[in-house]
Amino acid sequence: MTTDPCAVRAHDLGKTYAVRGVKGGVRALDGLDVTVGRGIVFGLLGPNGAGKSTTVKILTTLTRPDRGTAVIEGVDVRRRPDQVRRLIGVVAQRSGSDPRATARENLVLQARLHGMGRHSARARATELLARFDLAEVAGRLVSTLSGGTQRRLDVALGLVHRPAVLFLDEPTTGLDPEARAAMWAEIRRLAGDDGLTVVLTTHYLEEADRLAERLAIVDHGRVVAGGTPDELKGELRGDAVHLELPSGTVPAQVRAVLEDLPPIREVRVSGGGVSARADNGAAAVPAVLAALERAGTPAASVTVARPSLDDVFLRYTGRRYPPESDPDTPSGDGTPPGRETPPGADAAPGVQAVPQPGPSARKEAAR
Ligand SMILES: Nc1ncnc2c1ncn2[C@@H]1O[C@H](COP(=O)(O)OP(=O)(O)OP(=O)(O)O)[C@@H](O)[C@H]1O
Repeated sequence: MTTDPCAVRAHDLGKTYAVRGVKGGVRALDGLDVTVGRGIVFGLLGPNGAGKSTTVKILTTLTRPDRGTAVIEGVDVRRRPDQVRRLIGVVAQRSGSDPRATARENLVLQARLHGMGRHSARARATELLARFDLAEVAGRLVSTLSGGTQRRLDVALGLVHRPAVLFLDEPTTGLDPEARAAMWAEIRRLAGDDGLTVVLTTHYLEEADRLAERLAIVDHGRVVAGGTPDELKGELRGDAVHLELPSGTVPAQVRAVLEDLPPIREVRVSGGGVSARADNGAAAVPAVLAALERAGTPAASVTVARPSLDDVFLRYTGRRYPPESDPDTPSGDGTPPGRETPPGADAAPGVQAVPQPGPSARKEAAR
């Protein structure tokens, strides 16, 4: 254990993937800095392709950065990857459980792979089955469990060896709202009750807002904003005012009209509409509507809202947060077009993302 109050420190991480047909490759990280205090849920938030998974792969020793440094609990990921692997648990985007084995068998096998004896492995599995409300389904094949239950098992698998830092990559993608809320409660409990440091990547704004004590917004391979969700939103003085425009209206004309109105500031064209800020949004609306009527460019609708993380993203990147992709569609799984190597294919020598032994090895280990 280190005297460093931070569980994770990464400085100036850079990573470019070599991709056939793309000159110079695809730059995934471009000077990313991140610091995570111990015992909190920390969110890495960003749209698809922002660089979140690459950051996690570096921090979990599955790939090497081209430049920069990263330490987990004071241990350098490049110099001491074996030591780092004992300190961390990883729940990847795709489940690491074996669908043809039961929940209990998966846990026992994982414990055995971490070097526990048969008795300890069985005891740890029983403990985790109870802890994650999985005791009732312990004897069922994973393939027969609901998505939310499988995800809870994935988290339990990541905790078998009692890591200090748990990495959760998009833990609720594909879950229905009820299962998502249950997973949020579970994650909060891990940091709150168990004192674990949880590093969570997500492209859901709401998830980051509700769950993360602190977060970093990642875009184009860099952190563009960081702090608690309230701090980030609090930096945006006043209300967000958003105008939807009828088809045919030129947003730049509307922007010009708004820029001349004293209560309105930070006017931006975004997503076919126009967004701005005002100290008192509701009070500013009549003046906005009247000015647009006079200019012959009426709005289709005006909404006033307290600042959201979407507004924070807009402020730091100059564009709206992209709409959430459907995790069930093939293009929404984060696989980039033109990707030449599967995730983890460039892993550091000796690193296995998920061990996949055959059925006999599984049964033997689970015995
Ligand atoms: N193995 C790879 N080969 C080539 N390019 C890759 C590879 N992995 C990631 N990339 C590219 O690097 C960039 C960052 O990807 P990364 O997966 O880190 O982003 P992300 O924020 O995790 O996205 P998502 O939310 O979709 O998982 C993207 O442009 C992606 O296309």
